[in-house]
Amino acid sequence: MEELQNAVKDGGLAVSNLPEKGRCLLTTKNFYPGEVILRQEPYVCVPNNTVSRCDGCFASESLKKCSACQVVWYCGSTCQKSEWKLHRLECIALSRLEKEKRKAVTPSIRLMVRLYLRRKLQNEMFIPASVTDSCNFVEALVSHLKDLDEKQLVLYAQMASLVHLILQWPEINLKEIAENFSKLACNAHTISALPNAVLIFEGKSSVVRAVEHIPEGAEVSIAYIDIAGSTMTRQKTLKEQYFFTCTCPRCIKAYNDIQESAILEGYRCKDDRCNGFLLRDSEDKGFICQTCGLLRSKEEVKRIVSEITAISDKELKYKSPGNHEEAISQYKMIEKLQMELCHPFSISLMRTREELLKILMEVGDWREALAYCRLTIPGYQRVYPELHPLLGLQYYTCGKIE
Ligand SMILES: C[S@@+](CC[C@H](N)C(=O)[O-])C[C@H]1O[C@@H](n2cnc3c(N)ncnc32)[C@H](O)[C@@H]1O
Repeated sequence: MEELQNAVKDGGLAVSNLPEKGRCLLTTKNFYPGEVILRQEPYVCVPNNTVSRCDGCFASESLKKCSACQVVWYCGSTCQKSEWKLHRLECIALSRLEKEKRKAVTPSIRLMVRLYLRRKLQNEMFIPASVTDSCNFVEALVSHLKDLDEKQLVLYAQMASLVHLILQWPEINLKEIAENFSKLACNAHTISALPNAVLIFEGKSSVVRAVEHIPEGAEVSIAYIDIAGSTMTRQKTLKEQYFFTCTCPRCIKAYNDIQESAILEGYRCKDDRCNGFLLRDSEDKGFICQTCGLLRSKEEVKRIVSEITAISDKELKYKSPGNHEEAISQYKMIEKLQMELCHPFSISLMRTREELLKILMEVGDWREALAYCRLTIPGYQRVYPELHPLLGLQYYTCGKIE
């Protein structure tokens, strides 16, 4: 704790330990919107496997596979050399695996293998360690191991066995590896945020930036999950992945959230000129518009929901080339049904339009892509704070397509 305290002191921060939350950061100076609060290089990192990427710089072009392990990609000799100290040991370990087993080496498994290898190299002084570049920080993270259900424990135990199989270190502690996987899950963040700061990634560094003025003495707070969703949805995700009940002002503002939930996750009024939100009626016949009083029957809602499910259940295979047209037409059918069913600010409708935007950009249909990008903006403006990077990114996408 003292090491951590010293590491952040000069940056205008202090570590505090609150009984109900655990460790958190307090400011000892003012921070202003956009200002960097914290910047941290990764202890270890690996690209995810949705697209092949260079292990050194995460570029996705002009890649060559490591000829020995056939798992890791590089964009050239500069990155290969910069990663060599760590990859040398990883390469030997991966090359020992049978070809079939190598396919099971997911990014999480690789990350854990690299964590142990880096710790070993630092312990043996092959690579330097410093206060902020040390495995001690990983050891201090919360793991919530005791809160995991059996299914999750079994999964982490299996993943730990694979790490053991790769490393083949007799002294390795399987329980510690499983606990590290749990740490990975409940200390991981996406680009998302509410109250006053966001965690974003700039290259390999993680950077926390202020999205509003944070006065001296305030707690720096980032959201762990995507904040587009009702309180119920957000609370459920936080409980399942991070094992706590959030008590931030937005989460405890219950009344307004009934309205907000009905807008973000509920249905639209039968009268398509009316923008009212719907609540379940007391006789359970359906949903009543809170603006004009029209009833939408349960049966009608059910019918449209099942039509949407039927289309979504047909696997949307747009990722393989040649299937784009089919995927576009399927998503358009879903969009049409969602426009009939959901409130205009519905998150599901916004997500469908994002999918369409993605595919239309892939096929280079810029005109339609722009139309869909523009349609997502009002939803983004509603769910993200004014200075949120995801809102900025969506404006940027619109501008770039234009
Ligand atoms: C990424 S860690 C945050 C750092 C952690 N507090 C520590 O001491 O290392 C996430 C965990 O912190 C705790 N936590 C974070 N924010 C909280 C909050 N607003 N209320 C209660 N617990 C919280 C939960 O146990 C959660 O799983």
